[in-house]
Amino acid sequence: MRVDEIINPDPPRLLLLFDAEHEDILQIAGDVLGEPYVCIEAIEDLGSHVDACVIGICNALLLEPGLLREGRRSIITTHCLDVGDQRDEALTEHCDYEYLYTRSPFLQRDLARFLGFVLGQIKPHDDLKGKTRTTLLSTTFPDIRSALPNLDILSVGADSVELRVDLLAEPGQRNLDSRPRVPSLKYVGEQVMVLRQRTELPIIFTIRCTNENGRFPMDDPSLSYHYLRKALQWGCEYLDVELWLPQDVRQRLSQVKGHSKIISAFHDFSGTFKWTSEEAQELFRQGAVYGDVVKMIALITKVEQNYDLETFRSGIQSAYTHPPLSGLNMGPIGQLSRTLNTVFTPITHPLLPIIAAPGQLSAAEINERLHSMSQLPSLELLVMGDVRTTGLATFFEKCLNELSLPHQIVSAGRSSADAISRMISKANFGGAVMCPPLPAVELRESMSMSEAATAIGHVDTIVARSSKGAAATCTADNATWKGIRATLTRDFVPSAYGGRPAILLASEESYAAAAIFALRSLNVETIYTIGFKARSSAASHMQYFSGLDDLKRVTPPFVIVSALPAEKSALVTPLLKYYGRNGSEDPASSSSSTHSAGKVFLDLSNGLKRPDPSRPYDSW
Ligand SMILES: O=C1C[C@@](O)(C(=O)O)C[C@@H](O)[C@@H]1O
Repeated sequence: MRVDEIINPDPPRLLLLFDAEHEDILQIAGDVLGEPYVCIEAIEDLGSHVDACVIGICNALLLEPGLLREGRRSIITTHCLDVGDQRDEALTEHCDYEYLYTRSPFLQRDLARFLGFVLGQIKPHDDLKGKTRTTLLSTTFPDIRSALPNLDILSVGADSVELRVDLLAEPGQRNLDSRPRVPSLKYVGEQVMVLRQRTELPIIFTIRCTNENGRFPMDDPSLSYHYLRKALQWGCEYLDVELWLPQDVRQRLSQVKGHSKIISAFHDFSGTFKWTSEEAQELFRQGAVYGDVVKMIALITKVEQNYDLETFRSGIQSAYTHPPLSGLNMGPIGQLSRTLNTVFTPITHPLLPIIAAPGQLSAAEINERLHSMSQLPSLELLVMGDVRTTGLATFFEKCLNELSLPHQIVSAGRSSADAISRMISKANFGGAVMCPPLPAVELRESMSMSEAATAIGHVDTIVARSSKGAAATCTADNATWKGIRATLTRDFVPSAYGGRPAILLASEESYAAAAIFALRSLNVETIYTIGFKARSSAASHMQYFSGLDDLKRVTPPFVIVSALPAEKSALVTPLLKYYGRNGSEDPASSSSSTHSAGKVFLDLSNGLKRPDPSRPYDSW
């Protein structure tokens, strides 16, 4: 990301509806957005608060829902499902979104994800478009809650999680008879909520129909529309929209899709589908009309049909730059195509109750096959530095094992530019991480440098892109700032930081450089520094604080970041006390982020901290 690639600067304009006794969701939304909110008593008062970013009103006071639209705001109805379900379909019809929540786990984090996405500030599709291969985990549980204990392990190697809504079954309806039953919207909404609370991966909402190996009925397309429209209201990142649905249904969905993306889906089970036919071309063109991704899948009986698909794929790729094609063959013979497909390849996992389609493979199986076909060479991944304390090498080993990746971890005790220069000339060099990072100047001669690494002046990652047989093309990068940004935006949407002051503590500028880059990517206003004077190119956005008097002169910051070393981390305590709000911070833990009333404190120190004698160590 470029530091000048600033998120949508327009402040949000929201109207939030809540159930009686759940007004506190308004305050949590205000915190997440970093904006003040107004609560009104009658919908007619909307016009009196045109400048307010967030306006709330209790559902019980909504006598005329038809007036909701008059405020020209995004309308989000919210329902807490902890006690007494007060969902009201008729009212939700008048809303853009429906946010379903429970108080635990992590309500603020969940709301930040939801609002960040529906406001267009978090764009998972943009991230996935940049990857060379993407996958979707096809979950097949009747109740997604059964997946939760294993969800982390199930989703290793997955870029998205597909909720097969047609395979869901409400407890009372299971095994009554073999007739397909559509799970109720109440049940499905809850399932989406539970899944979203437990995974950071984007959710694909799929109602696979009976003709295409699913259970969703086909006799009433308006029912399909209704379910898919609800998925948009629930903030699902992707909708699987089958191509057989009437054109007006697909068109209407695309008109109301907001920031969600549509995967146009076509399955052929006849066994006679021809990838070489004009029909196949036409199906792609039709899917491309409303699809951000076009998925075409056929059951095959002859191995040649895989070769035909590859010819089709490369023809489509050279004729159209958009949308990407996810093309697969089903059945055991089609597994070759599941290996070669690179866009949203469906994957299964041994811990899933059933496979979602004939011939589906796990991520590990796909990697093994790619390796045996010489499409995935064994690489050496260099981990430099104190790998035992950081646990990095062990973590990488576990991921490699879980995904059956053929790579080797090579550990080196110390980060050194010489060792890197030796490694990068090898044809099997797969990249490196170093902890602590190396000064960028030491690597500038040997490889290209990302904008972040140049600005921060430190390299902690080397990205290697291999080009068959030859030595890989390497780019020196800095990933630390991404981690800082991700932590800062876990409980707050990115725009919450925009135009707000920040305080940054460090004993020298170089230790704070990644945090400066992250804060600037969030468009913070001035960064006040304590402990160092900025001299880098970012200095024009920074001001040095020499004492308490300086603090008194400026608006309280939205965020304080401490890049002090662990043994000095207690030095931040007086500052936190000065801004003296409630909150708690465990000085013995490693990096942590706490917040109170919309303010954030991020401690980047690593390792055991010296406790402050004046405990309790209260954050602000
Ligand atoms: O469309 C697809 C692909 C799929 O049918 C497969 O063949 O793996 C599995 C489905 O769950 C998914 O929606």
